Formats: sequence, C-alpha cells, structure tokens
Amino acid sequence: MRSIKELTYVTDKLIQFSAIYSSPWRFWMGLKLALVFDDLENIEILLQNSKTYEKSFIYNFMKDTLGDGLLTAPASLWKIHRRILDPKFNSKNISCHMESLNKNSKRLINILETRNGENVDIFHYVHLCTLDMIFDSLLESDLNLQNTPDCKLDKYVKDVMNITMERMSKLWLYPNIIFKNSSLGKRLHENLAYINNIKSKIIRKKKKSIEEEKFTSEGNGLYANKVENTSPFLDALFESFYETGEYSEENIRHEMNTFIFAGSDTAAGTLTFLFLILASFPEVQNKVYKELYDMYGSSNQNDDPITYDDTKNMKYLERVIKETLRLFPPAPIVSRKMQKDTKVNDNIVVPKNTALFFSIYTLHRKDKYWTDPLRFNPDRFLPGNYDPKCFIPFGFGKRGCIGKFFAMAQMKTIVASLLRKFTVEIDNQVSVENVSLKLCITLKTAETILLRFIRR
Ligand code: HEM
Repeated sequence: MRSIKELTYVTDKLIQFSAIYSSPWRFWMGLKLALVFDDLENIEILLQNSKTYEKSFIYNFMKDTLGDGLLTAPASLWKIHRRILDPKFNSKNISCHMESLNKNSKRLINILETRNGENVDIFHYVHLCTLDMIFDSLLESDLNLQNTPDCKLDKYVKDVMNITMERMSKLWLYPNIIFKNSSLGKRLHENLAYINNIKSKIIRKKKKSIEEEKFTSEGNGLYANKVENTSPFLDALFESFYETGEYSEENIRHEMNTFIFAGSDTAAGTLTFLFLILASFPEVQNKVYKELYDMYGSSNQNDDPITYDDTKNMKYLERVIKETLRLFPPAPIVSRKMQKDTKVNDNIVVPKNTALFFSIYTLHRKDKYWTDPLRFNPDRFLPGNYDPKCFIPFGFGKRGCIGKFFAMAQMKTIVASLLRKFTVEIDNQVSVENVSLKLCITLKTAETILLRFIRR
C-alpha cells in the first residue's frame, strides 16, 4: 500500500482482502512483516495477551504530536500512567462533567437555531462542540470555540491529522530528519506550536491555582485544600507531577494532546455518521425522539438538563450509537508489536517483532458474526441478541479506550439535546453500502455531509 489513495481508502482494501484470504493474512511493509487479524478467536487471545501491550511502528507517525501520551507510550511508561488515569474515567468522575456537556450542547443548539432549515456541514459543528467539551471538562478551559470563529484550533487539529496521514503514505518522508525539513514537517511544527501555546496557558493557570490554594505536602497531602469543580483528569496529572514525579511536564503536555485528539475527533466522526443515519432512516429518528419525549416531554433543556442517569436510561439511543459504531468504527484498525515468538494456536506461531493489525472494521461487518451485516438494525444490540466479544469499537483488553464512558455520555448528550429541539433531514437519503469512507487517522465520510436541522 504505497499511495495516499490506497491508504485513504484502506477500508475498501480490507473488505476486498478479507473476502479472499482467511484471517490472519500477511503482507510486507517494506522489510516489516505484518499480519492482519479479523477473526474473533485470535483477536481475543492476542489483544488480551500481555506480550501485545507494545504498539507497532505505525504509531510512531503520531509521536510528534502525542509523544508518550497513553495512546503511543511504550508499555513500561503506559502501565504507570494508565494506573494513574484509569480511576478518573469511572462513572462518578464522568457524571461531574455533565454540566459542561449540557452547556456546550446548548451552544450547538443556539448556533443551529440561527441556521434553521439550511444545509450545514455537520462534522464542522460537532467537531467544534466535542473540542469545546474536552477543553472545558478535562482541561478546565472554556474556550467556547463554537462562538469564537477567530480561534482556528479545529483547523489546526484537522490539519495535524491530514499531515500525519500524508506522511504515512510517502515512504521518503519516513526518516525524521527528512520529514522535519520538508514543507509538510514545517507545517506540522507550526500547527503544533499553535496548540502548544494554548496548552501552555492552561498549564500556567493550573500551576498558579495550585500555588494559590497552597497545595503543600504537609498535613493531608498536596490536595488537602483542593478547590471544588476542578477536573479530576488535570488534577491527577499535576498531583503526580508534584507528588511522585511519575508525570514530567513534557509527559503532561503529551497527555493533554492525546486527550484533545483522541477525545474530539473520534466522537465527532461517529456523530457525523449517526446524524447521517438519522436523516436517512426517519423511522429510527422517530424512535429516538419518542424515547426522549417519554423522558422529557416538550420541556426545555434549560429547565430540564440531561443528567448522567438520564444518559444511562437512553436505551434505544444507546443501541443506535452502538450500531453506528459497529458499521463505522472510528478506529477501524488497531495495531501492536509482538514482543516474543508466540504460539497463538496449533497452526500459528507469530514471530517476535511482527506487526499485528486487528481489523475492527471487517470483524464488525462479517456475516459469520452478524446476521445481514449491512442492515442498520439497532435492535441487534438488545441483550442476548449478539455476542459482545464481536463488538470492539473501543478496542479490547487493557490497552482499550480509557475514554469510552466519557465518549458515550458526550455523544448521548449531543444527540439528545439536538433531537429534543430539531428534526434532521437530508436531500438524498443514503444506505449503509453507499456511504463512502476514507481513513484520515480515524474513519471519516469521504464527502462532506450536509444536513438540515429543522426546529420542531
Ligand atoms: C466514539 C468515541 C471513541 C472511540 C470509538 C474510541 C476508540 C478507541 C480505541 C479503539 C482505542 C484503542 C487504540 C489502540 O488499541 O491502539 C482507544 C484508545 C484511547 N482512547 Fe478512545 N475512543 C473514543 C473516544 C475517546 C474519548 C472521548 C477519549 C478521551 C476522553 C479517548 C481517549 C483514548 C485514549 C487516551 C486511548 C489510549 C488508551 C491506552 O492506550 O491506554 N477516546 N480509543
């Protein structure tokens, strides 16, 4: 796979090869052997294996941006940092972000009200909204990008992904020294400098507030006098920085970038597919609305905001989101490096250093695991109707997504907020088969999706 076109349309290739070859099939990337798995049995064994905690070389392309953040960290550092951050993404800590999720969804409602009935580029708006949510709730900074068009942060974030993708497709840009001096490398540097500038302000503000609150190591520890309403995530990073040194300032910067990128683009991509589906399948949209109407009647979100418990009760919406993630998983492939020669089963021994690719995309579309796989059918997710092991949009095993509960709360709040207020329409309804896809680090629609939000 050498040209950008082939890499961009990798999902087509995956489908093509997965139909011809049985899992695992192998290919060479230059001198590196790679195996692609899309069968449940081997994926389950391999992704749970502690010998596959190390990420493959493919993640090195993201290192300029994410450094040793969780997604790209070597296994030894990842274990320490994941242990620190894991508790910050449990239900209790997610529920404290609901105020921010409601506030930023309301901003999106207000913007769409001004565009009532017009065609809008849905990805653009939901991307701004998810970025606002990450900055506001996790990084204690209400940037309000949705109402600050002069701040081009979303454009820089998007461009970083485009540049990374372009580099992956150009073999001559693989050596760091060549890439850094290329025009693409310089553009990446400029984009990251812009994002860094915003992060520096956040770090300065956090340090100042810690000093002002006199977080001393005496008495009950650093956070003895902790102010309320701070972000558990940011607190954990700085607590570890001051108390144990397990996060350095550079690690904190990389972790912030990791959450900015991993937490906004994935959800925005999924929401784009989801609204496209709702506009194309009005019967599904009506059912989601009915569930919301049963919960809220025609009350206003100002008077009746969405609580974390509400999001857990949105059972039909949850199935619609799951069905969207099944057909359009934002991370269609994840990859690992095998650290030792490993016998997977009687037929397969994977040699040390082999790059393993797990194709979530084809696993989710195989008729071996899913009845009528291309049919959009949320009810396949009713309890007992499916094997949860075949559904892994958030990855699998210990290196799976840390933000999955946050992501579900974020996406449900946005969808529920918008559907309480608007119906969604599209000029030409689509079917699952004819949604064209591209890979730009995460899975996206190949074309801009224009939808109309019409006030109820
Ligand atoms: C629809 C939304 C999302 C999907 C489908 C998704 C999917 C994934 C997947 C498949 C992985 C594993 C990657 C791998 O194995 O290489 C992952 C990892 C990760 N995700 Fe998510 N994600 C989503 C949203 C989020 C959000 C909202 C956040 C942050 C708040 C987040 C933060 C992360 C981080 C930090 C990792 C690395 C975890 C580690 O290696 O310990 N993700 N995600």
